[in-house]
Amino acid sequence: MRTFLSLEEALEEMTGDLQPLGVEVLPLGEALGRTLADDIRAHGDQPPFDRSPLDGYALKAADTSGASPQTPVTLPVIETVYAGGVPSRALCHGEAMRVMTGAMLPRGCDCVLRLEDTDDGRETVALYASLPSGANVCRRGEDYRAGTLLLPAGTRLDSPSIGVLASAGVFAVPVHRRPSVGLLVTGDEIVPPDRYPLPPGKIYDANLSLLTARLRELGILQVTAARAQDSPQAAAAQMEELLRQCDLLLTTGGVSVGDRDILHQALPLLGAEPVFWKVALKPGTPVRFSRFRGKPILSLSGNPFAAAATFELLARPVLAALSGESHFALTKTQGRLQTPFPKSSPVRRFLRGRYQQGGVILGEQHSSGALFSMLGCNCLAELPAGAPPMEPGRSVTVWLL
Ligand SMILES: Nc1nc2c(c(=O)[nH]1)N[C@H]1C(S)=C(S)[C@@H](COP(=O)(O)OP(=O)(O)OC[C@H]3O[C@@H](n4cnc5c(N)ncnc54)[C@H](O)[C@@H]3O)O[C@H]1N2
Ligand code: MOO
Repeated sequence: MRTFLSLEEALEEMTGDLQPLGVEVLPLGEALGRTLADDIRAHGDQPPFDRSPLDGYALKAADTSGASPQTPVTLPVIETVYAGGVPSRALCHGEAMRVMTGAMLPRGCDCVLRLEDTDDGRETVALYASLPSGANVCRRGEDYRAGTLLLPAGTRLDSPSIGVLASAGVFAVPVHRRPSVGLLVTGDEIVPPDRYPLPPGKIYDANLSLLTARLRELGILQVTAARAQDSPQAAAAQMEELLRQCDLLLTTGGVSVGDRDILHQALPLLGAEPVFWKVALKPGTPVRFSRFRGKPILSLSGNPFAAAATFELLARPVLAALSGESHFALTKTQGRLQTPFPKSSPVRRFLRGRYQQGGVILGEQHSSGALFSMLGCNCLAELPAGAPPMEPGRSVTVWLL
């Protein structure tokens, strides 16, 4: 098994030969946030017919010539067309058709006079204004034409995209499949947050809730989570069960060098293929990676901040590779520290921080077991291996969460 890989080597090992899970067709109502696997073109024109943008009268512009409040033009009204209705015939010279907003316009009309500029008559109508040809007509296809590329493959569907697709009568879309994730948090010391009082020696399990929530936040909704005691046999059985239904298995805890660091026994019991153990980064150094029948198993350190940080750095690229959706991987930028970091960094280090307007304010506590100071953080600030203590003003690589 390889050990002490760089982050980049670890990513290559994990994702190098990972195939995307493919495509599924989802009803539009379930597709928010998902990524289109194909171009979507309009089947028809939008709007599908010339329509009125106003409540008023469909007319021929020539018939309105000279109309004003002082010199109204009076025309016979041949019918009223409501939104959803169809005019019974074309409009002829010297005629008016009463139309409501959204109604189909009759052939032969080339303008619509708003109701307020008329006497709103039903048999005949007095027009108080004249209009040029084309005034107040909403043309068929003026939003988009049949064949228009509405959304290219690779688009993440937000609410306007969902609206545009619905407007085009698209009710199901091909999207990249998202991996389902199994999560096993391990440790004899952890108890669920609803256990009261907290027994001596125990702590509340933060990892299950944190990672499940983070996956949901990223749009991974199929998450099955469980807790395991420090028994290699029990953990192996639980992993096997989770692997039946997931595409990626995450575990936390039990990967260091202690007597009860049981993943080192549980993974061989499961029959998982060992790939690497330990990545040259802090926090979360003892992370371990295995495969079971081709499925990735990423075993993160139990320390909550280490689990959270290595989830971002290592699990997200795996999610990107499995889904074929690049947004799962983190984006990087440069930022200037606004607060100091008083220690030197023998290994490449990732610090929690808040990035805004080019500056990074580091969290107040950096221990990998401390979670509270992660509140409000939106990035990991990277210090390279061998970095001295950092003064404010130093430029660092920032991984945006
Ligand atoms: N002799 C050595 N000891 C340790 C080393 C080492 O190199 N030599 N590495 C340290 C580092 S670095 C880390 S990181 C941890 C990793 O330990 P494990 O991944 O085996 O995790 P655990 O021992 O199970 O837990 C570590 C810590 O986190 C707490 N924890 C675990 N699970 C949860 C949870 N779900 N919610 C909240 N807190 C959790 C656990 O109680 C421990 O305090 O090893 C060091 N040791
Ligand atoms: O690698 Mo550990 O998370 O630093 O304590």
